[in-house]
Amino acid sequence: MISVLGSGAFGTALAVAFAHSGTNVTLWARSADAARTMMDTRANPRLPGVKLPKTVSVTADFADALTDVVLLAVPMQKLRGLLETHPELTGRTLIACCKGVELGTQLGPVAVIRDVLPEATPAILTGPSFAADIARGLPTALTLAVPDENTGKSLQQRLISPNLRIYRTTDTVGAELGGALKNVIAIACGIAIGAGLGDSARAALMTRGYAEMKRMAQALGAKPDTLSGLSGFGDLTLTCSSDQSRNYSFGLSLGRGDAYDPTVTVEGAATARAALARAKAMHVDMPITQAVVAILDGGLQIRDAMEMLLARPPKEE
Ligand SMILES: NC(=O)C1=CN([C@@H]2O[C@H](COP(=O)(O)OP(=O)(O)OC[C@H]3O[C@@H](n4cnc5c(N)ncnc54)[C@H](O)[C@@H]3O)[C@@H](O)[C@H]2O)C=CC1
Ligand SMILES: O=C(CO)COP(=O)(O)O
Repeated sequence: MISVLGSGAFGTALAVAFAHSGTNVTLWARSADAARTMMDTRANPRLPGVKLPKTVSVTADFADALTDVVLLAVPMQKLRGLLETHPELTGRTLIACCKGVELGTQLGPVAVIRDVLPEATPAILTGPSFAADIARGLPTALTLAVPDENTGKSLQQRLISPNLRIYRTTDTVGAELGGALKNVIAIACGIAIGAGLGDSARAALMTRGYAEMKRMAQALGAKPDTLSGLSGFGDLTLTCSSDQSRNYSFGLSLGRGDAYDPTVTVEGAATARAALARAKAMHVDMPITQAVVAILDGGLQIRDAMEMLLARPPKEE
């Protein structure tokens, strides 16, 4: 039995994948109406065409939803609030499924769990995976980062399912930074394509974006190999090149000068600001993240941002 808190696209997709491997799943929705509708229709409008297996039970009753292993599938900026309002989560294994850096504290999801519930066992599940792909049973590989190796091994066994291959690491810092920072670079790539700057510009942004992701991760003590794995390079590749990505699509709209639905979860916008604040405090150079923040804040035009990046002093790669 596994609990998933947050019945959005990703939480529901994970619930479906675990259920298909024979696990009973309780999916918690914060709205009683949403839980009832999902139970009645066996569907979630965020995942069109996906049927909930019988072994997924949706509830808005928090106490009913809890098991020893709990996946947290809410947006990054909502994670702390969820943990603070539910102290009964303490003592359990809490696996963050969100990708981002918290505004205000500049902490990633594992650090936020430690901060609010120090008695819990924190972990993070991250990597290249669109909810729609997971829910349809398409092959996907993820990284599970757990500080204690033996706990990681047993969780890995528990979560692995036929189409969901799960790799393991103890480097939670690298895993959470890879997943968080790639969204910022995906916004930059979307902006470049939307503004008509071309595929070569996108390749340059992905590569130099990857360099700044690694710089930041290293400064925070991550293992360089983690960033070259699924949570960093893998997810960067997926998110910067697919219209399925909300971060990339948000960037596309910015680049084209179109409006974007503000209710859609776009983790990279807040994360760009939080990561830049942390980078400045640590004297880490993150020019692409800086340009994204300046564009989001309205202080920089897109062409000027590209010119600014191109006019940086020549350096060794
Ligand atoms: N959708 C995707 O393909 C993937 C999403 N993720 C990550 O999963 C996280 C969640 O994203 P999605 O499920 O896609 O977003 P979503 O927008 O589809 O769903 C978010 C869910 O969180 C719930 N929620 C919001 N605030 C809450 C609160 N205070 N307490 C409880 N529940 C709350 C909402 O009601 C909604 O059900 C994000 O960090 C995202 O980066 C990771 C991999 C893939
Ligand atoms: O994290 C994701 C894919 O790995 C989902 O990306 P978006 O949040 O940009 O849709």
